[in-house]
Amino acid sequence: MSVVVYAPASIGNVSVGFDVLGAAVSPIDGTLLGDRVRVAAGQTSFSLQCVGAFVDKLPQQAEENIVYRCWQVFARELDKKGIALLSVAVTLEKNMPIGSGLGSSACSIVAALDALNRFHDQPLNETELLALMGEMEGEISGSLHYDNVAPCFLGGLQFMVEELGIISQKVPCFDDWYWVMAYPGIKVPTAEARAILPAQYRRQDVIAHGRYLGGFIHACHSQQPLLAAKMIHDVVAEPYREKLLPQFNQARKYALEAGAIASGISGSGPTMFSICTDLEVAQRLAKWLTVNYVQNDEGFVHVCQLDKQGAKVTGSEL
Ligand SMILES: Nc1ncnc2c1ncn2[C@@H]1O[C@H](COP(=O)(O)OP(=O)(O)O)[C@@H](O)[C@H]1O
Ligand SMILES: N[C@@H](CCOP(=O)(O)O)C(=O)O
Repeated sequence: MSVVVYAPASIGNVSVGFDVLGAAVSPIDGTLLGDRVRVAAGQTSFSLQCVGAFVDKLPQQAEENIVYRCWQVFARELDKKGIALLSVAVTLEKNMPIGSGLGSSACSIVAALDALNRFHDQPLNETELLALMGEMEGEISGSLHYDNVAPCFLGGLQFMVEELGIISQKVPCFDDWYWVMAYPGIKVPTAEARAILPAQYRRQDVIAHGRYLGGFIHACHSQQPLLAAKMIHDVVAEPYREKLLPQFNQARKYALEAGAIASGISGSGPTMFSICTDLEVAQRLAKWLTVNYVQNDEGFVHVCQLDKQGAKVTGSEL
């Protein structure tokens, strides 16, 4: 018996909700923009094999791969419940560039923990699993934030409520939005992009942040797409991070002039997202970004839609 789980790319923050809002996305052409993890019965308690386009960018030692830590914390939780841990042979298909702003580590974490849980007949419930995913993301980035793992696992646009035993809840979004995701091919480590943020903010920024985030969530619930798009402003991270992203300002200016209704940094960058309501505009913009924002042959641009499903089983073999 074996199981393969696919976990999609995600946009941390969606500009307007630093650490509390995230969206899962998948390319409209069917490309798998996410990692896959296969868990099968093993000869030893744990073994890890890595394959995929970005396998060379992973740490050399299996013990430094976040998938190994996922197995350790999963074992810890089973031990607490008095449930036997099975021997597993794990394969990670690393399709996501690291330090890209596309939630690459979240993809590995979510696919690994979901696959381990399914292989053991789901001993952990959704909230227990999501809490572990957040713990793993916190180890990598230096502080706990769920805005990648929650949408990656649960799908759609997710808001981190973190109250009443609930970690995250889905926010209604707009089905006709195309999300143009442009990854230039350079690396921005999340931990470093967090370290440059100020420890304190001015009152006017706090007020603006409240208005934008509250306005965005209100516009989503009342289904006012243009108002929602107007609220997509980042006063918390973007002013400090844009210097890490060559050509970001110029590319965003172009995107808005070309017809995108909003644009911003995906996660901690360097990926840029742009929202379009017209597929032709999205495709034209994607072409321009491929020539003008992508910096090397590791970069790419995809026209995406919200991935409403999140993590999913794709079969038993990779
Ligand atoms: N399976 C994995 N996938 C991605 N990164 C991993 C994995 N295992 C360990 N890492 C390490 O975690 C860090 C992830 O960096 P980060 O900037 O948070 O990436 P991202 O923002 O793309 O998730 C890197 O230092 C990387 O070497
Ligand atoms: N809220 C986080 C999101 C980081 O996303 P990543 O894809 O860059 O890991 C932040 O902005 O630091």
